[in-house]
Amino acid sequence: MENPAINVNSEIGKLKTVLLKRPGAEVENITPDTMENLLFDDIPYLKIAQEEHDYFAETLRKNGVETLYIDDLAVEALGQSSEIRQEFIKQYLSEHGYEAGVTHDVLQEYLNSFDLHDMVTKLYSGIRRNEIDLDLKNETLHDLAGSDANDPFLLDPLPNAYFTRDPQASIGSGITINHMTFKARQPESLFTEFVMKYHPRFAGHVNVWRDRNHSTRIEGGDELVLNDHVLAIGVSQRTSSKSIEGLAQELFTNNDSHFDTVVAIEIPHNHAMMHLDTVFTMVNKDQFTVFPGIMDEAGKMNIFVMTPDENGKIKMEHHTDLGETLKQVLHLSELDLIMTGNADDIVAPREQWNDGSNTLTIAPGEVVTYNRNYVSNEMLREHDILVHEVISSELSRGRGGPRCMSQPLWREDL
Ligand SMILES: NC(=O)NCCC[C@H](N)C(=O)O
Repeated sequence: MENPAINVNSEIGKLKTVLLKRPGAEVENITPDTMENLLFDDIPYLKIAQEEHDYFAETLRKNGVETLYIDDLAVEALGQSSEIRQEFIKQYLSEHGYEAGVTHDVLQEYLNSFDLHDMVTKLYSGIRRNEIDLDLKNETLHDLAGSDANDPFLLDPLPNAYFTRDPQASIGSGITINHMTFKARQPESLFTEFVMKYHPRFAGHVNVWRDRNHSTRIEGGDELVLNDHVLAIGVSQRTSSKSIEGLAQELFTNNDSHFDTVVAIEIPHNHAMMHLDTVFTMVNKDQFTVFPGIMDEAGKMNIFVMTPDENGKIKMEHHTDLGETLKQVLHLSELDLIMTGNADDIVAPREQWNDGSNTLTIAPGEVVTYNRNYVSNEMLREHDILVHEVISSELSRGRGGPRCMSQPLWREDL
């Protein structure tokens, strides 16, 4: 690939460009009734969440990182031609079950009544049934009165969009555009697809290793680039072993890929640790944060190391010791596993719940973390990591931290 627009060959190389989404009105469209389906445990106070997010973005910019916003990129991509905008609307509506018919037409017309920026903002925030001019569209009332008539939304809000790590994942000079697990998040990666396909900065400059038209699930919080040969991918609530095998197969055979090892790490399937990066992140060449709760009492877990065999098929080895496996695949003699919350029975799960293990590494040995996880932050400092703390009361209610809120697009090679 000539002039790639993405370059991510590690978790720790100096971060140069990152993709973000500032939380918007979508967060105010969470209610107690919809919270669980929308994957939230509480309703953040939007004004403060935005202030916190701006502080996070500013912290990155002060450290030399270019911040791009997915909604801005989407506006620019859809603005390339009116056909692209119509193609997007058609696809978006069809994925919500509106293939044709009165409701489809009303929504299409409504979306086209906005300028592009407002249309994109509206799609993230969701479209309420009562925003449509019902007098004018009398027939629609009946069309909409089906089994979902009690749902206040015709198009659901996307409050998880500020976790830009998950709908896609940068790997080397390419990306996976993810088929996400839950309906609440599936539309998010359609924005990525259109940005990668039509935005002048990305179109033709990105290898798509895996697109979103797969039936098996994968999310970026599970996809870690340990170095330019080795990936770690969580087998989790959000990522299936089938997707991992499919991605490994592609990376092992595609000439533009230099990856030859995929370490699949099984983690508990629950909401507190829905992705690998909520329990395990890389902070330096030989240093990782780990939540002790992912191992059994003997410190063991299920790990499968995938490599290509002579026939281009996948060879798999079963391991149970995380530290030893990492040393082997990364060719390290020593390894420093930094335990979240100092491995304390109460502190570790409390801080993990608020993403104490979810560090965003911006250079080797330099990270951004939530200030509320002060025990884990102290541990990092004791292990000579430079820690930039960001404010976190409201953002953390969505169960994601600095790594979840950022998708690196460019890191300096090590
Ligand atoms: N990489 C991550 O762990 N992202 C956090 C996603 C949180 C969001 N509420 C979700 O459940 O998908």
